[in-house]
Amino acid sequence: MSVPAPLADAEVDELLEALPGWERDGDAIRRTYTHTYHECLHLVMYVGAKAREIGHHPDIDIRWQRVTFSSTTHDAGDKITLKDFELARQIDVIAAAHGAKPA
Ligand SMILES: C[C@H](O)[C@H](O)[C@H]1CNC2=NC(N)=NC(=O)C2=N1
Repeated sequence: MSVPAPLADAEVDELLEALPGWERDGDAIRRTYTHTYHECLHLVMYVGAKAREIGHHPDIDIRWQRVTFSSTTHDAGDKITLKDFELARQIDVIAAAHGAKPA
């Protein structure tokens, strides 16, 4: 499996423009959703299945009625790559399908 190159800051900024709700957090991108606690757990399960499918896994912070997904590419030295944006887009699709709202 090829590892994409780390993105330049300007590239990250440009890609984030096209991904409302996601923000840069150091060498990761992250987004927080809100839903009932139970539905957040469902969302985590579906995102986990997608992560396994695409071979790219987010860090997940689960709290009452809030879940935060963040992604960096470990294979690229914990830098932001196109794989993180691919995962972010997939998370947005899953979150929308499950009625999760932007926090
Ligand atoms: C072999 C396996 O697919 C790789 O180690 C994947 C697993 N999931 C991953 N997830 C993330 N976030 N970064 C990676 O570099 C990564 N590598």
